[in-house]
Amino acid sequence: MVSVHAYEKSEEVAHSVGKYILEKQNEALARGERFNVAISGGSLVKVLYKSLVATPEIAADVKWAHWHVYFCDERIVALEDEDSNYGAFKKHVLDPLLEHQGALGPTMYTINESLVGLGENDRIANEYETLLPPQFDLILLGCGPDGHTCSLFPGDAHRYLLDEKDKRVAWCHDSPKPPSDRITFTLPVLQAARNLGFVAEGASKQPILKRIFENQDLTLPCALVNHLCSTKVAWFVDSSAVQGIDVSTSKF
Ligand SMILES: O=C(O)[C@H](O)[C@@H](O)[C@H](O)[C@H](O)COP(=O)(O)O
Repeated sequence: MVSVHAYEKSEEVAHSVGKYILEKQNEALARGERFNVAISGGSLVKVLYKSLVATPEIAADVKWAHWHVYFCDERIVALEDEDSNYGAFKKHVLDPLLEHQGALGPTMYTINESLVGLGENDRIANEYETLLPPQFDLILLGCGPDGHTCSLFPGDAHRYLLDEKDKRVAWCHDSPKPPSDRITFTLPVLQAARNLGFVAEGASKQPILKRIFENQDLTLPCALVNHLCSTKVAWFVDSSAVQGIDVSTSKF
């Protein structure tokens, strides 16, 4: 069964996500030296700042030096471009971390920037795939208003991404959410992960969460992840995102 954690306020969501990440970090470090974690772009990076950097009792227990951080999806742009997911994570988490705590940062895995703009998008995806560990300890996901997660979009035009069974990282072209060229984890990577955490906040997410949780519309990538990964999946939401929705998850 998928678990859903709903809170009144955004601060409570961030706090709960932070505790969840620490739990998965500690489980991973009890098994070995590394915490292999993958993150998404969008609003998630600000939640990560709030929980992992700006909340002292959580920040104190983050063992950054053991973190190996990958991107569930990345826009094919230069790393300093404002659309880069790495760039957003650097701005919102890595830079403040260094500035405020002087902490030793995580090991970061970025796309090969030297290939950007050269028409080598498949190669960027293939090279990124070679960096991935066999299994992630935790993958942190967002949920788009159309039900996409990572850069796995619903609809026939992007079916090739959901159908991908061999490649672990694929080139997403003609993304409905700009910029148009991206790389994305495919479903086999999500299915192999030990834990998957979704974060979705705000009233704008309510209509899609209704389709995901009440209609279990499996044409939506987020619903498909619930269906395929079930007990490994936890959702962190605020009350406006799930207003009027039955989030009982026994069906997943
Ligand atoms: O790089 C991206 O575009 C993301 O990884 C994408 O999958 C994101 O997580 C969702 O679009 C939700 O984004 P918001 O949380 O900003 O709505």
